[in-house]
Amino acid sequence: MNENLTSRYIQVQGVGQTFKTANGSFVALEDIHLTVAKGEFVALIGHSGCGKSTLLNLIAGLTRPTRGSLICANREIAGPGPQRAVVFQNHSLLPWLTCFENVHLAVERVFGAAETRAQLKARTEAALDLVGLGHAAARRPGEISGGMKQRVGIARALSMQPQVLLMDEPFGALDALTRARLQDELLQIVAATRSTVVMVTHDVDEAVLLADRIVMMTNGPAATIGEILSVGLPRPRSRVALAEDARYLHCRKAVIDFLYTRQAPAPKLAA
Ligand SMILES: Nc1ncnc2c1ncn2[C@@H]1O[C@H](COP(=O)(O)OP(=O)(O)OP(=O)(O)O)[C@@H](O)[C@H]1O
Repeated sequence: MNENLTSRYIQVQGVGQTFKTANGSFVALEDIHLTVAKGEFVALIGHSGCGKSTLLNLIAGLTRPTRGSLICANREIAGPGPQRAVVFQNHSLLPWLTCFENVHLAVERVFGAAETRAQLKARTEAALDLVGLGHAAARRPGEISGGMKQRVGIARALSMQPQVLLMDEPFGALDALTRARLQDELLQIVAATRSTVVMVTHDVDEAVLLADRIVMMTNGPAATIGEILSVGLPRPRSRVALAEDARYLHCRKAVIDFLYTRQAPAPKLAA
């Protein structure tokens, strides 16, 4: 792969997104420029409603920009595809299928035409093993915990062997301990698979722990990238060791300053 393709794997060039609403046009994003290298982990952070999901959906190809262009691996992003798998906050599993079947569905869609049934089964099992859920393959979503459901969602995304993993607050609905455990698992999985990841989060500690760079977005309307912080902490990262690491605390403070001083959320109106 040539140098340009590696360092400029995802390119968001002058992207804007305007929505038509009952009250007229709403400019959600304006003039977004972002380049993500292959194998890089980028976190998108910003206040609620600033446009993080809108940007992620554009990279996923689920929506098209009103202005500008998005490129992945030298090709324009013209729609969703298995190269860019998405993990949503609410896992979006099919409740009537087992964990195995939920993952297998994705595997079949991507590799079904080229591989044998045994190969598809092996891929599905490998993905569930990767997230530590081999033992729960026969259970349905209603029979497992929220953290396990989220892991099935991650297994389903990884089973497609995507070039890019797009995650929209994947741990947002989980309790703090489960969330920490899944963050640690994700660190290991990403190190093993060398995935390129773009993750939306509200959580400053999550962003600093996981990301190579933190993209901080200004408040909307017409949100844009306010600042990009290079985290620069060596990997593998351990949350326990980082808790007292001066570089970690420095990054954390930089993001908090941005969010609560320079992009302070609008004060709530009195009822
Ligand atoms: N389809 C749509 N039509 C109209 N407005 C939309 C649409 N999608 C998003 N918006 C608006 O665009 C803005 C950005 O929304 P988006 O969901 O991307 O924000 P976010 O930063 O992901 O928020 P949160 O952190 O709360 O999930 C919001 O003001 C939202 O109301």
